[in-house]
Amino acid sequence: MDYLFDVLVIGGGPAGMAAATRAAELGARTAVVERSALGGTCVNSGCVPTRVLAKTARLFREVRTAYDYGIVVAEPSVDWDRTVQRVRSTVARVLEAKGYGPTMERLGIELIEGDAELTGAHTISVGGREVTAASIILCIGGSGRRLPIDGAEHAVLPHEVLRLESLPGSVAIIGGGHTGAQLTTIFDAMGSNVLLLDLAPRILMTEDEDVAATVTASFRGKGVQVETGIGGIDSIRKESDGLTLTWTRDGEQQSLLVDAVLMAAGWPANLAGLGLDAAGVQAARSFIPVDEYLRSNIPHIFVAGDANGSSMLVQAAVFEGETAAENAVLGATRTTPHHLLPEGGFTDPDYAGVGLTEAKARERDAECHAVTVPYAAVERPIIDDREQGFLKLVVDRRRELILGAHAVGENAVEVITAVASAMAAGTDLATLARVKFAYPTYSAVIGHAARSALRG
Ligand SMILES: Cc1cc2nc3c(=O)[nH]c(=O)nc-3n(C[C@H](O)[C@H](O)[C@H](O)COP(=O)(O)OP(=O)(O)OC[C@H]3O[C@@H](n4cnc5c(N)ncnc54)[C@H](O)[C@@H]3O)c2cc1C
Ligand SMILES: NC(=O)c1ccc[n+]([C@@H]2O[C@H](COP(=O)([O-])OP(=O)(O)OC[C@H]3O[C@@H](n4cnc5c(N)ncnc54)[C@H](O)[C@@H]3O)[C@@H](O)[C@H]2O)c1
Repeated sequence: MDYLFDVLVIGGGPAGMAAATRAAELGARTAVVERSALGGTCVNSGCVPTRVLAKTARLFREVRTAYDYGIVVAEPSVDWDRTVQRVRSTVARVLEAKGYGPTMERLGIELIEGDAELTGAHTISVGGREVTAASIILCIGGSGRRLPIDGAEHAVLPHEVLRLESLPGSVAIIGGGHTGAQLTTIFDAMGSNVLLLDLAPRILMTEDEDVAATVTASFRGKGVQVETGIGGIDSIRKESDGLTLTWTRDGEQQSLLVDAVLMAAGWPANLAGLGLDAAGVQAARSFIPVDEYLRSNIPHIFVAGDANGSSMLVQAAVFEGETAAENAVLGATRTTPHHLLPEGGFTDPDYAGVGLTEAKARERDAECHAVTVPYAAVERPIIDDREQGFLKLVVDRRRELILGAHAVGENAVEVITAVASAMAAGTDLATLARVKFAYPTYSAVIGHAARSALRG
């Protein structure tokens, strides 16, 4: 059959734009369908806005401590409209720097604006138009989950934070994953009273336990009420002066009146109205399973990025998008394993990790080693008054291989990305211990940790 396109990408976020670019570079006639804005969640409502708000939180902290350095400033307060304006202008600058328009023009990628619905295994309908393609790559991303509770409609989802009319004096955040933890720092720093609730026994369940414990202790030290291991969220009731949130803890109901409730309780794929049945694509409850070549159960329909549920990070989405495009155009032979995927969050303090956590490494071999170097033992954090935190290196029993690295503290994400580079290059522990780190830097903690792990 003669298809209109060789590759049709649904969704113009990080996965979709990477997929379309790679497919077109390989000579495929390529189109991207996007119903909202190119850049997807990441640029428009996720990573970029959150990172700008994290910087806002950081500035608050810096201004509050300015007098320690002899700088006299007034007590800071928030002009929320201006904060929102700043986020929006930064998003616009990032989009410009990404240059999607010129790239698409150069590579001849067609942009189809609208909501795509699969109407067959090779066909979609968008804005009344029928479009056919030999291969389809679903890069549809996900959205914040609204819990099925009474009054859930009163809660604000992560992508709606900028729609708040003013900074809430008090806020309850449901879910202490990456999103909830970052929102906690943002609102706490700007002066809101924050209650953070999670069903799980601790926040940041995917992070190393010591890292999560340090972030939790820091939150509590700032006055955030952190409640983990709760029984469930029961309801949200609108009052004349706010919202009453009710939850269960140890079998007893508790409630609190707050100005806003933020729900960061999961990120299911955007499956509603996608027409998966018409194409014969099988989905799990909140994502579309794929094989190692990123194929759904229909071999010419690939799924990349958040929607396949494997790793909801931009750095994964981009590699998956490119791999799916290569498999679609050249034949399904390429895989993109994620065992070396650095990730982290911009809380106060920041946290990050790569590779196996200490607990996971010990499950595989109880004789592996973990060394922890406190930031307080390194000059740069002392100079910057940022001694809180540590780097933990997890190495094999022979002290040769680096199995994982986990950090909490200033610049943790950059520190861990540096360790990830060493791991990706296959650097052994002895070589890492001999690397010369510039002085005075945060990454110098890597050298300390490597030498310490080598000594045992
Ligand atoms: C608050 C927040 C902060 C985050 N911070 C980070 C971070 O710091 N670092 C990090 O690595 N990750 C972060 N993430 C995760 C990151 O945003 C995602 O992993 C990433 O955006 C996934 O890319 P994607 O292309 O799979 O999906 P998305 O970016 O969600 O893009 C999907 C696109 O598909 C479009 N679409 C969906 N269905 C259809 C349809 N039927 N027809 C047409 N178009 C459709 C959508 O409009 C959207 O533009 C954050 C997420 C959130 C919510
Ligand atoms: N900095 C980053 O890299 C970053 C930032 C934000 C999001 N993300 C990605 O986006 C995805 C979504 O993140 P997220 O934090 O929104 O979701 P998540 O699924 O990672 O975390 C949701 C949290 O909500 C809790 N939860 C679920 N139901 C609950 C309930 N009924 N009551 C109380 N707590 C409940 C869960 O136990 C969990 O801790 C993640 O996979 C993450 O990788 C990454």
